[in-house]
Amino acid sequence: MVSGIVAASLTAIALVYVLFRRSTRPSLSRIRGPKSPSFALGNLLELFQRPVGQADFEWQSLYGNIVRFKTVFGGDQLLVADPKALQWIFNASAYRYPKQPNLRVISRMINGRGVVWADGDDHKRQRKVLLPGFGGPESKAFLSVFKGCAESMCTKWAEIIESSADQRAVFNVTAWLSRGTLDAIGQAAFDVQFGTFRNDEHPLVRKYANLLSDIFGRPSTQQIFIQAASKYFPPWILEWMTDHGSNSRLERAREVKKMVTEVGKKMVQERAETLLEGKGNRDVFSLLVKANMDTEAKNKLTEEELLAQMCTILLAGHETTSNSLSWILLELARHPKMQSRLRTEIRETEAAIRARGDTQFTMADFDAMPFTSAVIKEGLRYHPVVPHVHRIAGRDDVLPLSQPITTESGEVTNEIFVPKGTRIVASIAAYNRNTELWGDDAHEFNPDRWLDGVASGKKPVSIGVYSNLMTFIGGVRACLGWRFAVIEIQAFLVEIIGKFELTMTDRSERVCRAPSLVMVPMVDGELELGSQLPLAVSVAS
Ligand code: HEM
Repeated sequence: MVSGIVAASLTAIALVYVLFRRSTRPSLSRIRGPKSPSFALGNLLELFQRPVGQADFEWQSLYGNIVRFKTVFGGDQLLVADPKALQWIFNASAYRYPKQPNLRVISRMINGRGVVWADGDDHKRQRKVLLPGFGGPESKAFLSVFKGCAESMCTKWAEIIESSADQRAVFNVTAWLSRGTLDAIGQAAFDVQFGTFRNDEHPLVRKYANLLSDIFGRPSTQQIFIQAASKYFPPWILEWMTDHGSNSRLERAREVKKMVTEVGKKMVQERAETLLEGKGNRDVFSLLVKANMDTEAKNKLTEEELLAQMCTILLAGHETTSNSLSWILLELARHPKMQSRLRTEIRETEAAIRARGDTQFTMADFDAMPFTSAVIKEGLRYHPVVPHVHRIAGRDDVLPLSQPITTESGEVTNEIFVPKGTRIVASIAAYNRNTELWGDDAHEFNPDRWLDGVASGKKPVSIGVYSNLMTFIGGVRACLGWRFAVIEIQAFLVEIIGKFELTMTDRSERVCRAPSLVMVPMVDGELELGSQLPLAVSVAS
């Protein structure tokens, strides 16, 4: 009873404080946005419980590329999809828009204090040691590894199809790709065989199955509220809660991190010994350990940081790629003519490779496959698996806009004032569908826009490391593995479409874009089963 009264009084004091601070600071109230259905939750359920991107697209069409929406207790937040504003936040301002402290706690929970968690100088130091492993030549060198992993997966598919009565099988493509890309990241990043498609699979493979859906899938109203309200707590309390709290999601996250850390400790030791013997592999982790040994003492990564990079690369490097591939394959199953056009290009290239006496694709072959490249770009534009990136204004600032917005008072403006502490959701989903950048049909899947359409032209504002998309963002925190991901997607796509025909099933007709840290496919009516993409697969003629 007494503790109840104390808790209620503290909550009341906190609320009064929040409302007082809000009334005495400059606000975002001139910016237009949706009405809030609830004081406690604002518009958060629209944004985080509906299929990914739906709220973003609706708001974008009603209010433009800068939208004010409500978060917990009537607070304001900004959804930003304007090219110049995004360029300002990610490219021009460097670390002046840091990550939100309460969300960094989640990053620490899954990956530890690695590069995704770090900010400012600490981030600069960590990223510098990681960079040598992710350059262009380093990523290209992994092509044969990716090809090998794709072949192993396709061999299994062929065996299953061959033994089925009607020479056709329905695969949960996402689950297969998740295993295939885990195999790929194991070999390319750590020189480890996870044995995913053999009988001796590494225990980590089972631990990773459905990991993101288990931890982040189908967020409940309570979870969305707690996550947003956690901004009122100091990070050390949140860290304590994620370290000691007992619920199945936290326990699952801790269990995987513990296992990866144990495997990683052994690996760091082995790599250091190999390097001291003057030998060394070319996998990302060996390059990282080497770069760290060569770095001056004050900038070296600690063992904890090295292990955190391992967790980061394992998770960031396989679920993002496997889900991006899943969405591309879904679109190809939805568009059979595009699928056969892609197959024709693959087969023609294979014939040219055979004619010159080779057996394997090279990077030059991929570069000479325009439709394949257009399909990948369109897939990454249409379905960016990281649909939102969260930041906070580190100081009072003015955001420049490339597309003017109309304020509540009817004024048209090319810039907006953003008070220090404003929380920002950069909507990659909405930027990638901006009709002024990608054409009036931006909400359709159309690879041709990259060949002769609007997307192939130069954009007025240059952002994003890849084809002016925001899928991998840009600037000081751009995705480190983007080249790695694109080459891996190419290798798997060419192998799969060259060999198999993918068609829709009743269940894949019900696939929706579900939030699960990254955007995963789930079947409407079967959400409790986690990420699924059930496509019918047969050997292509
Ligand atoms: C299609 C696949 C991928 C997509 C869409 C993607 C997207 C992203 C995005 C949007 C960020 C920025 C997140 C933020 O700052 O809040 C990011 C960061 C990062 N990504 Fe990727 N990623 C992909 C694949 C990969 C791969 C394959 C790797 C590693 C092998 C990787 C490693 C990283 C790392 C280490 C960071 C942190 C960079 C930093 O903070 O400096 N990613 N990625």
